[in-house]
Amino acid sequence: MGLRLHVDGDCVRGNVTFDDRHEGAPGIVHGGAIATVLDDTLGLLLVVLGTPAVTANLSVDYRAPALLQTEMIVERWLEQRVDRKLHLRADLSIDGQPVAQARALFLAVEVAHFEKGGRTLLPNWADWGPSL
Ligand SMILES: CCCCCCCC(=O)SCCNC(=O)CCNC(=O)[C@H](O)C(C)(C)COP(=O)(O)OP(=O)(O)OC[C@H]1O[C@@H](n2cnc3c(N)ncnc32)[C@H](O)[C@@H]1OP(=O)(O)O
Repeated sequence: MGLRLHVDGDCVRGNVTFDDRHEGAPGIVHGGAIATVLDDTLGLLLVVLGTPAVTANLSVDYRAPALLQTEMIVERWLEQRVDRKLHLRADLSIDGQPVAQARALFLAVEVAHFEKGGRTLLPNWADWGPSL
């Protein structure tokens, strides 16, 4: 999807331009593709936070048609953390106008959670930030 991200303090920002592969309604990005970008890129925020976690719940408000071939800005940040529960936000906008806004509940997990699929998480994860 050509998603490019950078860390800005404790916020993660980036841009994405969807193309014809992501079309849902004619000329408009499929809502599932938008949810995928919002959910998946929250993963980078977890790296910034130094907390391995997974999505337990994701809620997306679609505020305006997301047009194909149009650069969009993605921003995401931690709203609140209560023990294992991380309440995250991710917004997608065009020229400052909201296109989609996601609220997500991530639950912090042990690194072993990711080994169930037979693959390892990022190398030296434990050195990246505070543990659970
Ligand atoms: C580091 C890189 C990560 C990149 C991640 C990218 C994003 C992803 O796509 S992750 C993949 C999609 N998500 C998953 O595969 C998760 C699948 N689900 C699970 O593994 C488990 O259900 C998991 C880990 C989320 C929770 O299980 P578990 O650790 O047993 O927690 P559990 O005891 O059920 O619940 C703990 C608390 O969270 C709450 N909770 C759990 N699920 C939910 C939910 N869906 N909505 C609201 N609250 C919930 C519980 O009510 C409980 O609250 P309280 O402590 O107040 O009673």
